[in-house]
Amino acid sequence: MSKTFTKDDVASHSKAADGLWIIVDEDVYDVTKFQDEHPGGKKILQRVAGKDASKQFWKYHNESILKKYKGQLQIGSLDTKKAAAPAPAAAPKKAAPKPAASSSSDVTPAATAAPQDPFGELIPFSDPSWYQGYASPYFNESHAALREEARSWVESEIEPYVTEWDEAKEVPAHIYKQMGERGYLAGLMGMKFPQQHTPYRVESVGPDRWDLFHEMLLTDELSRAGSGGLVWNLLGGFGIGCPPMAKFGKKELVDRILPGILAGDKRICLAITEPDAGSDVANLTCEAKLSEDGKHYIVNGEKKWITNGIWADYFTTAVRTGEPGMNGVSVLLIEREAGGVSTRRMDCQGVWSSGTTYITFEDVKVPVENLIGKENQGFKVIMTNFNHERIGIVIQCVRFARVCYEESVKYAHKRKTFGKRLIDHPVIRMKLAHMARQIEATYNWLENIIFQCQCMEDTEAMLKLGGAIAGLKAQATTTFEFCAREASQIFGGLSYSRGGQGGKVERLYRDVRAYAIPGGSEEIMLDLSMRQSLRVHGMFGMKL
Ligand code: HEM
Repeated sequence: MSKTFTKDDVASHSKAADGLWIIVDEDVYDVTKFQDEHPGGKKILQRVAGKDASKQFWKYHNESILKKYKGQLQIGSLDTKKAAAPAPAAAPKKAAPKPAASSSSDVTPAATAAPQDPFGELIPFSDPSWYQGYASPYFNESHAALREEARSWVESEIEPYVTEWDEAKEVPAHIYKQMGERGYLAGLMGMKFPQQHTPYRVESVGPDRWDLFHEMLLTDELSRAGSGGLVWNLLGGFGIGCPPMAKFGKKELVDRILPGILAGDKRICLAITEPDAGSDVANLTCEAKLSEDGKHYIVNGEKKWITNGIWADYFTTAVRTGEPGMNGVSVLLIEREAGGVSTRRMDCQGVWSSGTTYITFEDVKVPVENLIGKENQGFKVIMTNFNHERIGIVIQCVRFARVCYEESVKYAHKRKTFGKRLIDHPVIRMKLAHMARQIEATYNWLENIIFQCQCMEDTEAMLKLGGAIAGLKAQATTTFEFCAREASQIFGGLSYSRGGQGGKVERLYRDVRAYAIPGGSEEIMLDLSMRQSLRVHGMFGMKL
C-alpha cells in the first residue's frame, strides 16, 4: 500500500459527506461503504471516524478480521509509519523457507538436538516447545522450514475465511486442489512420500527426507485454523480412505487412481460404519456378492457418518463377502461412476464443513480388480489403518486444545473485570495452568509415539503400539474437551454466540464429540489400551 496520509488528512474524513476514514495501527481504512454492513453497527464507526481507532478496534476484534478486510478497506498508511513495521501480535517472520536437502533420509532424527530458531508468538505452551527455542531430538531444519511454509499458507489463505466456510458447510474446491499441488496430500498418508505417483513436491522438504514428524506438524498447522470441519474436509476422508488403497490395492488399481487423488482432482473416503453396526467392524452387513462370471462384486447396503462421502469419487468400503464375523469381511474400492451409489448430507453437531454423509449402495457393480487386500481378510487392512487414523485425531485434538488455550491467554490479557485484567485473577491463571499441563503431557506422549511408529513396520506398530495409541486418543480427546470447556468459561458470552472473538472456541466446543466418539470412543479406547498392552507385554514375557 503505497499511499501516505497525514493525521489531518484522516481528520478531514470524519463525516458521511466527506467519507469515513479511520486509523488502525498507523494504517488508514476507508469504511464509508463498509459502515452499513459492519456487524458492530455503523454508529460505532461514525463515532471514531477521522481518528485513531486502534484501541477500540483491538478491543472488539482479533487479527483475522484485519487480514480479511485489509485488501478491501485499506487505502494507505500514515506518513509517520516506519517501513515494514510488524503487524500487531504477528508471528516473528523469518526469511522464506529454503528447500531442505533431499539427500538423506533421516529415519532416526536423534542427532539433531540443537534448538531451531524461535518461531511464532512465543506465548508459553501455545506452540510445541521446539517452536519456542527449546531443543528437540525429533525436529530439524527441514521441519522448521515446513512449519513456516504451512503456517504462512494457513494464516493467509485459510484462517480468515474458516468461519464463513464452516457456516456454508463447505470449503472451496481450490483449497483442496492446493493441498494436492503443494504436495501435502502425498505427505499425509503415514507412509514414504509416494513420489512415483505424483509430480507434486512439498516446497520446503525433499521427498526423500519426508518423515512422520513432517506429517505430524503439517496436520498440526492445518488444525491451527481452529476448525475440525476444515481439517476433516481436507484430510478426513483422504487420510483414512487413501492409505489402505495405496498400501494393499493391486498395482494397476493404484497406478490408475492414485495420481488423480494426490493431485487433488479426485476425492476418496473410508466407508466402514453402518447405521446398525457402528464401528463394530466384525458385524457389518453391507454385502458384496460375486457375480456368476466371477468378474464383479455386486454391492448392496448402507453406510453412515462417512466423512467427505458427499464429494467422494471413490469409497474404500468394508463389505461382507463371507461368513459372519471378522473372517467374512473384505475391503473394496467402489467408484461412484459405476452407478447405484447415493449420498446425502447429514446434519451433525460439529465439524460442519466436513461433509458427513449417509450412503446407499444399490446393486453397485465393482470389478474384482478393485478388491483391496485379500478376500475375507479385510479385517487386517482395516485394523492396520486404525493407528494412522487415531494418531491424526490426537494431533488435531492437541492443537485444538492449544488454540482454546492460546485464544484464552490473549483474551485474558485484554479483557478487564472488576478493575483488573482477567490474567490478573488467580482463578483464571489456574484454569490456564490446568489446560497447559494437559496439553504438554499429551503432546509429549504423542511425539514419543510418532518416533516409535517411525522405527517400526506397520504390522509391528499395529501390534505393539495399538494399546498406547488407543490410550493416547482418550487422553487427547479428554484434554480437548477440558480445554474447550475452560476456554468457554473464560470467554463467557463471546463463546456462546457464533463468530467474533470467541468464535474459534464456540466452534471447537461443538466439534469435541466428533473426536471423542469416532475412531473408537473414549470408553472403548481406554479399555482397549489396557487389554492390548497387557496382551502384547504378555508376549514380551511380562512377569506378574
Ligand atoms: C477496519 C475496520 C473494521 C472492520 C473491518 C470491522 C469488522 C468487524 C466484523 C467482521 C465484526 C464481526 C465480529 C467478528 O467477526 O469479529 C465486527 C464486530 C464489531 N466491531 Fe468492527 N470492524 C472495524 C472497525 C471497528 C471499530 C473501529 C470499532 C469500534 C470503535 C468496531 C466495533 C465493533 C463491535 C462493537 C463489534 C461487535 C463485537 C461483538 O459482537 O462482540 N469495529 N467488526
